[in-house]
Amino acid sequence: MQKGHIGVTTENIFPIIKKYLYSDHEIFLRELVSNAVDATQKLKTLASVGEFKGEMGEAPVRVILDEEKKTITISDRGVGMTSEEIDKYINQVAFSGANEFLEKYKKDANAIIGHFGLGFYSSFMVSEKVEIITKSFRDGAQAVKWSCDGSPEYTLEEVEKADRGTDIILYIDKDNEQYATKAEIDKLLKKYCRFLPVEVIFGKETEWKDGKEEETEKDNVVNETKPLWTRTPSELKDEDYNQFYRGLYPMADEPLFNIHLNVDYPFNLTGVLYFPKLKNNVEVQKNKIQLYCNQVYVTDSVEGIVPEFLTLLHGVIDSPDIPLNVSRSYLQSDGNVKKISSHITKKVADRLEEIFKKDRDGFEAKWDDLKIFIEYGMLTEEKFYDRAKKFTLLKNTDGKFFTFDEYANIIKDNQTDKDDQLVYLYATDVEGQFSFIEAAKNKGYDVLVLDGQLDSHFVNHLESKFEKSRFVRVDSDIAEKLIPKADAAELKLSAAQKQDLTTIFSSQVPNVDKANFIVTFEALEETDTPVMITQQEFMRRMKEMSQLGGGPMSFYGEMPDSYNLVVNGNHPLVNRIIEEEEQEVGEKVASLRHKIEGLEGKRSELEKAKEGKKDEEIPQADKDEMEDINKKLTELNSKKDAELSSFASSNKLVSQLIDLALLSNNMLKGEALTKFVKRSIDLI
Ligand SMILES: Nc1ncnc2c1ncn2[C@@H]1O[C@H](COP(=O)(O)OP(=O)(O)OP(=O)(O)O)[C@@H](O)[C@H]1O
Repeated sequence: MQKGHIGVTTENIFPIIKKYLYSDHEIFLRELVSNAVDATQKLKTLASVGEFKGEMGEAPVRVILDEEKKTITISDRGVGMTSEEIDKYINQVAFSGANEFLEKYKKDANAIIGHFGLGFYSSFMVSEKVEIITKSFRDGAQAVKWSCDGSPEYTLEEVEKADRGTDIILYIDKDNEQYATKAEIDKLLKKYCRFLPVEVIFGKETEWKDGKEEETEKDNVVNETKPLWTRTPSELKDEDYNQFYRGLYPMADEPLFNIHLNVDYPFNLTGVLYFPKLKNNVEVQKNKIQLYCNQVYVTDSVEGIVPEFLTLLHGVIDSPDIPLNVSRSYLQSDGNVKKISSHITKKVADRLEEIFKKDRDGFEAKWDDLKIFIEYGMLTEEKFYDRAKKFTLLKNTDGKFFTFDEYANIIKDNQTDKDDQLVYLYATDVEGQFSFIEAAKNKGYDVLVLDGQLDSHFVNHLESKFEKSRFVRVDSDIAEKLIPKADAAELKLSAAQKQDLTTIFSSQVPNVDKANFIVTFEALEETDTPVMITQQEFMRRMKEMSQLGGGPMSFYGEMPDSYNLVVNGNHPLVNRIIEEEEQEVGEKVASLRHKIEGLEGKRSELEKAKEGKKDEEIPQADKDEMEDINKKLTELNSKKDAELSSFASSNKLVSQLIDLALLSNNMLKGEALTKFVKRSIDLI
């Protein structure tokens, strides 16, 4: 028997392995099973080139658990090793990896918490002793047994072994006994070995018999050796893709689309990505993309490898070229990884374009679900925007879909304003903004539906991309002014009438959601709505974005909503209110106004006299008079306001017009709604 000292320069690697790879203990099984798979595949390759002439036979990898002895054996019928090879690959070479590991560890402790490929030696994370019993495939090879108890000493001796291949026997230590259970091994094999290219067998299949689960004679194969992404797309049907998806994410709905990736230049990458059907909230995104390296599961945190927006997708990416055994920060700065990321972006865009061209109806049917991915992509990836602008759709309130170009063409004649800007009208709530949509349509305008989670950001983004264009929400102004075409017609109200109507209306607006209402006047047609409510586009958008994103915009989120109560000064009903006002309180108001105007005249004379003078130069008498006038003015004004508002509160027309405006804006709620109902009943 040969005894030796493993070639480690540092006293003892094992305590370090145990301590620092703590969080990743479970990867030992992945490492050993994939070594066994590699050894088997190597032999298959040798057989195919004629270097191995013996029988290949069945060569599955077996994982065998002895729960009593607390051992796990990983057994293969691959190339095996001679004692020289053990020396070279296990005693020496493996530790060049370990040395590298130590180097890294000295520099950056984080670099090792992650997946650092310790390969075979990761077995010591969970074992007090490890044995290798192996026999090379070469004719006449002598089987050997290597044994090591976690100290740098090992033994190597000749043994009898009937078959070629390698058995790795782990004597699981006390702290890690949970790994020596069937359930745990089942779990780990399912997680890491599910798609390995060589059959992996663990125990026997079971079946239900007489209400009990019983073992059958049949080997339990834990993996699918030819997973879908390794197969040729042309031989696969939609159902195959869907079935594979269900296997990966049993709880998810059917996906919308899949994208089969197959790249061999400038790097190797295969995989299948799915656009999932999202349930309302993007946050609830539990199913992640899984990353594989030659069919060995590595991780499901793919940030930095796939473009950010694609982390919303599901599926599998497999690449031997992604340096997996390094830390995340390294990955993110790696040039190869960046290339992969931009390549995936391109592929995804190409595939979407292809589907769009081939089956536009199908694409449109899925648009509502798909749109969030595409918008997110366009918002976050310039390159994706450039590709996606060809097939991104805009939907109008009639449920019709248009590409950007198609839509611009359709609206350009009727929706270009006097400054030659193209105005895109949109609604965020088709029901709630119904009356505005109707009003816009009556003017021959088209209205888009932009009611998605990201749409307020998206609208801003499009505005910055589209030339000479702006987006205007359909309720941000009266239809006549949504797209200003020529200078507005004149208003037939006098200044005094406007003043009185302002008081009349603002005194009657109920308190809705603490909103501010500012009364404004428009000269519209007699047939247009007498009173309506609009909200300024800019303010509203800022508020919406602050709710979504926070940041510098959050200031807007704090502000109360501010609306315009737009009074159509040319409407007969509005004129009727003026007539009734003049009849009922006209004299009183006129005489108050007369007094007010007189005092205001006086005040402005005094102010003129004050001009250019310092405070001490102004005679005290003037100051006193000014104070007196101001006091009187306040009194008279509030008298006038009181007259007008008492008129307004007894005038049914005023409250009805306000109610109707609130109602068509979906703003009648709570107490205001109850009052409205009562008043309507009174009318009947
Ligand atoms: N089951 C096995 N059969 C034959 N040779 C093996 C087996 N397991 C390990 N080896 C040999 O030992 C070497 C070292 O294995 P180890 O797992 O430490 O590193 P690796 O597989 O080369 O790289 P990685 O760090 O990616 O796992 C392998 O390259 C292989 O030559």
